[in-house]
Amino acid sequence: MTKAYDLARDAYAAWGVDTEAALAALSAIAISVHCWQGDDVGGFERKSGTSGGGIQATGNHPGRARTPDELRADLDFAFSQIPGRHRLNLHAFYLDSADNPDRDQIEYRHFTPWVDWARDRGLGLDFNPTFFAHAKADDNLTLSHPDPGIRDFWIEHGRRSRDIAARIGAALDSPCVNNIWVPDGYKDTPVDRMAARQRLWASLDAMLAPAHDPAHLLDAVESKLFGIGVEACTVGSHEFYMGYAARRDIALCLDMGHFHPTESVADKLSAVALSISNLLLHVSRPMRWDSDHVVLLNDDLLAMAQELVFAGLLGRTRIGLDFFDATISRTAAWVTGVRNMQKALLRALLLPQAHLKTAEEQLDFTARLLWTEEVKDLPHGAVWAEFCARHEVPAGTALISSLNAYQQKVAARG
Ligand SMILES: C[C@H](O)[C@H](O)[C@@H](O)C(=O)CO
Ligand SMILES: [Mn+2]
Repeated sequence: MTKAYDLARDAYAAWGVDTEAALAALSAIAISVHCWQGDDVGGFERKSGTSGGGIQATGNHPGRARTPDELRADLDFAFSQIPGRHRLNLHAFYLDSADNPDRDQIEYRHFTPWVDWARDRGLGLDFNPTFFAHAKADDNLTLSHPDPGIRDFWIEHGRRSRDIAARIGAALDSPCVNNIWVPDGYKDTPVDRMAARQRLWASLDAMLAPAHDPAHLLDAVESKLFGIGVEACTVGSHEFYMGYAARRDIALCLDMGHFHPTESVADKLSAVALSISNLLLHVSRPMRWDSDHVVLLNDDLLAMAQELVFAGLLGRTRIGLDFFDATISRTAAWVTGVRNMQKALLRALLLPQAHLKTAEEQLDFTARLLWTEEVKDLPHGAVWAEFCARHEVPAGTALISSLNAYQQKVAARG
């Protein structure tokens, strides 16, 4: 224990905050780290083409992972720089197999190297069907396509993905989130939104029909406001999935980049949590649009963490990340993003919650304001440094040197 932490612990104690309790709570929070930051959302199917679906990684920084082995090596490094034990969020098109099955042919065996890798490291795995980067998604319509043959293809992909996710959850003895995001939408104004939404609803019902053990699988659906090429209408809008998740009692995924830029996603948590049992977050940083920048320790992230803690939602919210920046070191992007999420959670856990809530209940908004502002001066950095030291990961300039050294090692990749 450092002298700086000793002083910080006393400073927080004077405000009625127990830093040891905050550190213990933070240790228990697993972040689901998205595999797709490591290779610019390329995946490992043997085909060429871009991701499509209205999402785009831009940049050409050296060091992109080209194979599952390279991606796992990068993840091993990234996890070694992140305090605590976390999860990996895998997309279906990151299969690791000598076979090259089409999406409607994927099986659990195509993913077992990932499961073995995760088991060896004590990591959990989450999963996502991949409804983009495929010829049958070129119309930007998949589960809501008017052609029943195309819908059936994607329903089969979705069913297989759920089956794979459930087997992953069983193998690792940890419920695997299977998050469904489809890019479906229209570039220009459609004339029959209802028909498209009815088709999506029916396809989801067909996909979700097979029952799985909730101890192994947690189904989630992710809404979106708009994407590139689907500016006029997104079939799976927020209202659509909010209703669907509530009706079917499955998890709702809120992606911080999937709303109007002036909306606060933090504000939505408590509202949504009253009718939805389980939440999934895609923590991201939109800039003008769903640009998926690396998350910063900014007001949006601090507000999100505070809502999770103050609304008591940590127990029923899975925290995942969703960004992909190809202009910087991909491993540094992961490490910075996860650590920022953790720092935001720590800052929230270090707030004098009971005191602030009492002030608000008593309509003492002056006290609420003063306490909120004054505690910003407390030495949260020393508590974070202690957390890193206890988990034996570097911080500060040592972290920067370590990230640079790894980036230099992978820069020579073609
Ligand atoms: C690759 C992910 O599935 C994707 O980013 C999705 O979650 C999303 O947010 C699309 O905009
Ligand atoms: Mn997302």
